[in-house]
Amino acid sequence: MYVSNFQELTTITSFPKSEFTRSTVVRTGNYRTVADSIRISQTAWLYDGPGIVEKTTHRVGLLTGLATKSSPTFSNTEAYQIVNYGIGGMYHPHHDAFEKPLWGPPNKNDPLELIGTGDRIATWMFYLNDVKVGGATVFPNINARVSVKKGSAAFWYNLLPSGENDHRVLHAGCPVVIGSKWIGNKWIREGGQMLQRPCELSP
Ligand SMILES: O=C(O)CCC(=O)C(=O)O
Ligand SMILES: [Fe+2]
Repeated sequence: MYVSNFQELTTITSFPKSEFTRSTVVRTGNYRTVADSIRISQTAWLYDGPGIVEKTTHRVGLLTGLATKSSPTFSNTEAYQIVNYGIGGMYHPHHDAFEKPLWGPPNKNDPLELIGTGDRIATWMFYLNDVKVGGATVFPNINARVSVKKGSAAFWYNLLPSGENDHRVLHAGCPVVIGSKWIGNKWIREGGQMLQRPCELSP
């Protein structure tokens, strides 16, 4: 799904520089997050709170039909991950889902706080600015490409209805050639979607 005219969050490219740190990736196996040359960018987190951010998340819920509400004890989505790529910044082909079973044994030290919230069932990705050259998002397994356009968004499911990883949505952020690129990722978790998108035995 491609959505345009979604300007609300585009103002947040003025986020304080001090909040950004080098982006990390999640290591399958121990689920620790580490810096890696497959992802060159800076990251900051924007938490849902009253006002524009919460309204935007509500709208994401209306458009996707998925539960996006957060409460102090349970969250259907992660905070917005604001990502900034400079020239040459990119993200190699990867999956957003962790491939971690939803109903695994409890682990209070789980660094990804997956217990109760599940895997990343879907990705909502805002394009917060225009990039002069480069920076498209590509899906090599399905020959799809989404070009960057300020105020637009891309949405896709990472998991099949069975809960398994959907390998069709392998994707990458192409290198920025001229300019810089700002995106806002909203990862929607699997746990609260049992009525919105019930799981099925077959994919
Ligand atoms: O920058 C992009 O176009 C893709 C970003 C992405 O896939 C991610 O942050 O997980
Ligand atoms: Fe991704």
